[in-house]
Amino acid sequence: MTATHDTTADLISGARERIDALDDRIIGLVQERMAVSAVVQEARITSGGRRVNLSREMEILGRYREALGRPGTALAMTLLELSRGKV
Ligand SMILES: O=C(O)C(=O)C[C@]1(C(=O)O)C=C[C@@H](O)C=C1
Repeated sequence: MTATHDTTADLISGARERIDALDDRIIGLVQERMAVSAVVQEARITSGGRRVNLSREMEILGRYREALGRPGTALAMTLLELSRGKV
């Protein structure tokens, strides 16, 4: 392998290590979000409410769409499904 190839391979493997570390953090944050969401849902259900609060979900979808565009909406829908199950 030439020096250029070594540099490219090193760059890619270094960047992939960073991606793996970021993905670990993202997964941890998603799990933390699920746990916090469960606290809110349980409190609402215990006090006679419903698991789902659609107006709050609309706020969340809007926030992700504003920050990330259309795929942000899909991401928020996945996060909501992970947090409260399928509706
Ligand atoms: O914010 C709430 O009221 C929640 O119950 C949390 C949460 C969420 O995971 O963001 C989950 C279910 C609701 O439908 C809306 C939002």
